[in-house]
Amino acid sequence: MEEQRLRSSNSISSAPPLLLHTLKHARRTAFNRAFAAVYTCAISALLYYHALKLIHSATLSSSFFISLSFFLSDAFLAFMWASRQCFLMTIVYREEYPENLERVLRKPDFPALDVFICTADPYKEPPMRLISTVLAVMAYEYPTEKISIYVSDDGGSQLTMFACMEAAKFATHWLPFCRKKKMINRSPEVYFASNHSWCSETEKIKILYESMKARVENVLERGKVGEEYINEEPQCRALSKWTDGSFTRQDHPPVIQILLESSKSKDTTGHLMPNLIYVSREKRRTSPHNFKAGALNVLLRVSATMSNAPIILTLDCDMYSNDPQTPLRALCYLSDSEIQSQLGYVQFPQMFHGVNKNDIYACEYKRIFQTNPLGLDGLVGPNHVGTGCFFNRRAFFGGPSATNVSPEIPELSPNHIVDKNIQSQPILELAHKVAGCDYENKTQWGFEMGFRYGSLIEDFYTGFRLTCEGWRSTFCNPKRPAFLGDAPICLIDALQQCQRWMIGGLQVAFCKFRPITFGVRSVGPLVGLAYTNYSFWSFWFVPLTIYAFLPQLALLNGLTIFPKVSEPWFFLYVFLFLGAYGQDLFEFVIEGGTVPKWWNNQRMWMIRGLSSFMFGCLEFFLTRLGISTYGFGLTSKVVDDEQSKRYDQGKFEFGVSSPMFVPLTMAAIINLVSFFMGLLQVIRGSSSVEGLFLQMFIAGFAVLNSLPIYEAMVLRSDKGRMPFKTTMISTLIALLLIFGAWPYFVSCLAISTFLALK
Ligand SMILES: O=c1ccn([C@@H]2O[C@H](COP(=O)(O)OP(=O)(O)O[C@H]3O[C@H](CO)[C@@H](O)[C@H](O)[C@H]3O)[C@@H](O)[C@H]2O)c(=O)[nH]1
Ligand SMILES: [Mn+2]
Repeated sequence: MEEQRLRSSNSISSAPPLLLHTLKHARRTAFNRAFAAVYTCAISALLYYHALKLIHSATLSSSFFISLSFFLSDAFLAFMWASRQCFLMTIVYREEYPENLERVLRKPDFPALDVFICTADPYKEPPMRLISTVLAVMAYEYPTEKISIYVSDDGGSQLTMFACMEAAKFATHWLPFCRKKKMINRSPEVYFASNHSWCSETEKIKILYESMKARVENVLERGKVGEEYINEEPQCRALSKWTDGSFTRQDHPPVIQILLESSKSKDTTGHLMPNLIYVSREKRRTSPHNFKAGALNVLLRVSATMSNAPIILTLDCDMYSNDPQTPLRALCYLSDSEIQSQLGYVQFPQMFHGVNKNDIYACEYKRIFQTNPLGLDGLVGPNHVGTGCFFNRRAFFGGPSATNVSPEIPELSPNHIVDKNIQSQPILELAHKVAGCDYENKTQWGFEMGFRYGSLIEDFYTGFRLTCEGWRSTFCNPKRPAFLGDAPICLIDALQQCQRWMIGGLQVAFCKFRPITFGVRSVGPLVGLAYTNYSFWSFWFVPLTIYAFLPQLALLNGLTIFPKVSEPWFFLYVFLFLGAYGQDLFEFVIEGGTVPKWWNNQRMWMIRGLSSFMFGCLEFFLTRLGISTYGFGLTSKVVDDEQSKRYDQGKFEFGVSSPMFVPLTMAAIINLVSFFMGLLQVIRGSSSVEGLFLQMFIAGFAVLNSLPIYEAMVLRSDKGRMPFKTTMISTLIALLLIFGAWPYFVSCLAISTFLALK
């Protein structure tokens, strides 16, 4: 089954053909396919069972509505299960051999590399984190003068620019230090926090680092750059663009500042440095800015005028490089002449540091970032995840075949060769022009060119469109994570991030290029359905809500709705449950997950179902009706000490009162009550275990999953406990539901939805 790819050498003709990368199919492929066939039969049987039930309850009674609800839920679950199989049919593992690279491509022939780093708010995304990311990339083991780093500051903040200036100065010491020590941790923040070797030189660098940190943090605290920190003329001129009053975050001219120039700037040992350019695009309240996709398109254009490197690495400000050899790994694919012409991007998995032992909020999203891409890689390549991705610049200008989309001016074309100095007047003028907020009007940017607009998950949508155009991608998943970023450490942040993704997914699901029709037509059913699966995620809220409330309310009313233990259909339910959960656990653990992490993962799926998925759907449809609008709520990367202590102990962080917590608290209460009432009925003998078993099992399972919620409601007194208000509201609505006061329930729901949206 092993397929190996040889690279034809084009630079050293006498050298033997050398291996740059290999590909191996997963051994469990046959098993996965066989299991899928068996499970499909079981699902068909279940749908048949539902159909029978529906036919038998011919009257429009409550049992008809209950049967219909389960039929619809299970049909949707079946669709999601089936489309998920697209990720499991063709799992492949790749390996690359960067040590062979230089034997087939001489160092001077390495392509230039443009790195895009996005940040948007110095108070939610600490500038020290940003510059650590910047410095780690500057210190890549790659010809330094070929690297250009563009920092996009959507916060338009002089604090961020100041931090970048400090980073430029510190880099003159940091880069030679990294080279000399050959260390692997090149983010100074991480390096100094880890156990590093001690010597007088390290000591000196550490002092420099600490004093830079003190200056940056002081400026941040004061909210402006004090006079005492500006001692050079260029700095003064650059910072003077922030004129009092007229320069605000949402309203300001473009600011482009060259902080280091690779042809001139030298480090303390006389080596050339990379280009470092600060870019804050023009913002006007009247022009839409398209969030991160808009920022990246500005960087695509600004970089085209200055360096126009054929390869682009995109990073979020918190995603620091954890391995200086990463670009070489990406080059193993991007310089392979056999696949090069079609290769749109090389995606690295998104991974995180500081996630607690059992990842209580399942923020690693192991399936999205680590396992599913392995399956897509065996088809056309992984989806794009926004960060840690090396792009072929040409991919942003139409498909890989000859029919390229050309930008409106030739200077932006990927074939354009920059022949002027980046500090020269014409280049700077053009760069400012293409960073203007009205520049994109009447152009193809965001539609046929660059990062695509129209979804809050611009990464997913852009990757999807590129794939449909014919671009292929590869998944590069080295043992040592290439990039590590911050994951949210409090529940509300995790849920809000997920809600944004859900809205983004629906925007893709219902756009002109929807995966289920356009995708299936362009790249075939497997890939089309895989993307559909992602874009439909939020609809999971329907079956999850039904299973969280209906069997329990039925139980409270003494109704039996599932097959009895003695009926053969009962075993179908058992098989379906154990099969789905078993397969899920197996896939999770075989890719390096642990059982407690998996447990938390399935718990968070239910929690998100009743919060992020539900509210995401609601917001999406309300916006469609013109009642609400979306924003890109940034995920905070700042941590409060107490919060982080609780997080490390594995305690759920509620703390703030939010409507998102209401449905899940209600579910926790109702499941608990119904489980005990069921137990009581059985003990009293008024109902048999036989009939209620499945309902009690579901309630019991939900109770087990809700333990942290009960704890947060009644046992805890710290700041992360469930707010009293949320507990009260949830209990009230739960009681209304339990006592069957439907009209009150509906009106309460309407009122709380209204309040939630205000
Ligand atoms: O108007 C904006 C909003 C965000 N960002 C940047 O976008 C990045 C991602 O924002 P974050 O708050 O960290 O969102 P996450 O949900 O953690 O990000 C994931 O989801 C995003 C799509 O929603 C992708 O863009 C990211 O790459 C992916 O890591 C950050 O660097 C921001 O600075 C901007 O540049 N401009
Ligand atoms: Mn992030």
